[in-house]
Amino acid sequence: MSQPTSAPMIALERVSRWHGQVIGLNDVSFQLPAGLTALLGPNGAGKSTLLKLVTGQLKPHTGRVIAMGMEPFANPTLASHLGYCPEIDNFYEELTGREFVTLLAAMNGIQGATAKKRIQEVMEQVGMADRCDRRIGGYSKGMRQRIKVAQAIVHDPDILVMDEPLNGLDPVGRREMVELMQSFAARGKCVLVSSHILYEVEQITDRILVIFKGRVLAQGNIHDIRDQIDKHPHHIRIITDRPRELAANLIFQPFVLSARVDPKDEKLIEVETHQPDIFYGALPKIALAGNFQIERFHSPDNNLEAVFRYLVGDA
Ligand SMILES: Nc1ncnc2c1ncn2[C@@H]1O[C@H](COP(=O)(O)OP(=O)(O)OP(=O)(O)O)[C@@H](O)[C@H]1O
Repeated sequence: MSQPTSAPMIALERVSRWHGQVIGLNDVSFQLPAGLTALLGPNGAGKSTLLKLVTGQLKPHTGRVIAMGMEPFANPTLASHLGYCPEIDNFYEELTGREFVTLLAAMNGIQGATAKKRIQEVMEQVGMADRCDRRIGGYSKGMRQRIKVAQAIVHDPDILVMDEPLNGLDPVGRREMVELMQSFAARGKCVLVSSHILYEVEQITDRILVIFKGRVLAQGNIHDIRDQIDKHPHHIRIITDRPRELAANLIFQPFVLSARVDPKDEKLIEVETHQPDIFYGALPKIALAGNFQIERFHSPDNNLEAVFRYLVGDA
């Protein structure tokens, strides 16, 4: 998806923020124009800290945060231009979804008939029109997620910040939520969405900001960053009945760099490849043709931590 580019709507200039002794964000600088950007990083990377700084819930200890030309901390003028969908559920369980969103809309100055009309529109947008008059206490995780998004967009903000918004949604819900983010961005808004799942981010946008241990590691096009990741040899472990024969077969495949039987476990083969997608596609065919029993296979590299360690040069 190509996106509009324009003057920065969010800028961080050498921002650091500690939580007591722990560093949440460490000397971070970047600029974001309008459009949809994903903030990708493993658990504890500093995503929530960054999003709270952008939305003015935290004050930087050093450096400056600028959103739409203003500093967000304790800034009510800016608050009406910002929408925030938090990671945690912080609801009044006795209220209905509609009552909750009405309350938050009122805090942004939307009241009376305007509020009524707008809230109905928003409930339809997030797929809650038929359920928003039920008590939040009885909602599923996915319904709570949708109500969080409804309160974040009810005042049609210019900057929409969402902390792990796809958590708890089923595949249909995820698709609808991604479409909603994309349509927001297509209207010239700035949407910043955090996630710790690389393939999820690939389905949301091509523009990413990679964060790890409080630092921004990379910013740019996801395909360029994916290419860097793909240059890293990918390890796959296979448990099979005839490991020596299978390893001898695999080593002749053009997409395999190495295949060796583990000296400590004689049923285990360790494979290295630069093309894991091709490897996973070919393995069942190779097994069938050679009548190999594949008991199990997995990749120790499939977790994001390994990818991030590689990007920072620790791997
Ligand atoms: N209130 C707090 N008190 C102490 N440490 C904190 C606090 N909030 C965050 N941290 C620490 O700061 C670092 C960054 O946390 P942050 O929540 O920003 O990361 P994250 O990428 O959002 O992770 P997650 O997805 O697990 O929420 C972590 O080491 C975390 O333990």
